[in-house]
Amino acid sequence: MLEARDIHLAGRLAGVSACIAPGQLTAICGPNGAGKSTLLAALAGLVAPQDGKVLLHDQPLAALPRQVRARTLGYLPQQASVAWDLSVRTLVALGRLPYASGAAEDARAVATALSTMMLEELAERPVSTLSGGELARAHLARVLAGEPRWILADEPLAGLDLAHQTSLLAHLRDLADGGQAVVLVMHDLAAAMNWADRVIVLHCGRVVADDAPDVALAGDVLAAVWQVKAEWMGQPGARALGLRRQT
Ligand SMILES: Nc1ncnc2c1ncn2[C@@H]1O[C@H](COP(=O)(O)OP(=O)(O)OP(=O)(O)O)[C@@H](O)[C@H]1O
Repeated sequence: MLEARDIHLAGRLAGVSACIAPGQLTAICGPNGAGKSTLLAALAGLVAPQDGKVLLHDQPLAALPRQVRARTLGYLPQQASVAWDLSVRTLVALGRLPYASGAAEDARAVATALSTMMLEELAERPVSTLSGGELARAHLARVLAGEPRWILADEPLAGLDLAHQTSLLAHLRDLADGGQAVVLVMHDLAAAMNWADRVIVLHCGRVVADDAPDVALAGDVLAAVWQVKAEWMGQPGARALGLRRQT
């Protein structure tokens, strides 16, 4: 279990507790500035709370050796950047840095990640020549190449077209079904409703809902948190959000 226990960070998180379980796809949703990215970074051990704890299997995350943490937790930041004009393959191979598993094993993991993100044809291209969505897929492939047990991704769907969004969600869903933990910060509430096992809703640095998607994203929560009048339409697994015009 990966757990945030009553974590505080001035102006960002005001006593947030959340348990992330393996074998689940967890969505973190909320309006702009609600604290989603801060919570995700804290769960990845990259932001230290001023108060409270982040625990992995009941051990403080901060006490884990960096290399073990890097192998265990795969983190995709909201605005990933690349300092050098690497090829896509080299960028993805950076995901293998925490390992010393040998060239063949690294090459296999990189090839799998490139294939999963449908990047094989772009593998030798410099990243400076990629479109925004292609670059987003390359960054995610870097995380997947590390084969982390816990995947923490901040808005991985941003910039992806519908086909790539759907195939990425299906892949992450498969990883969760296979026992990995997948945590996604998402603004697309319909995607969260249709793909997540569980949704944590943050508002003003607090958890206001933490439940199955149809409960956590019920109409009254949407009204209270997002200030929208909306209702869910369609069948489970294919829900769409109908927004009513505000008058
Ligand atoms: N490094 C920082 N120092 C101080 N305040 C910060 C810092 N980063 C974020 N904040 C503030 O903390 C609050 C939460 O930010 P955070 O990025 O976690 O929100 P978010 O829910 O991910 O938002 P968005 O949907 O816009 O990406 C915001 O008010 C933001 O301005």
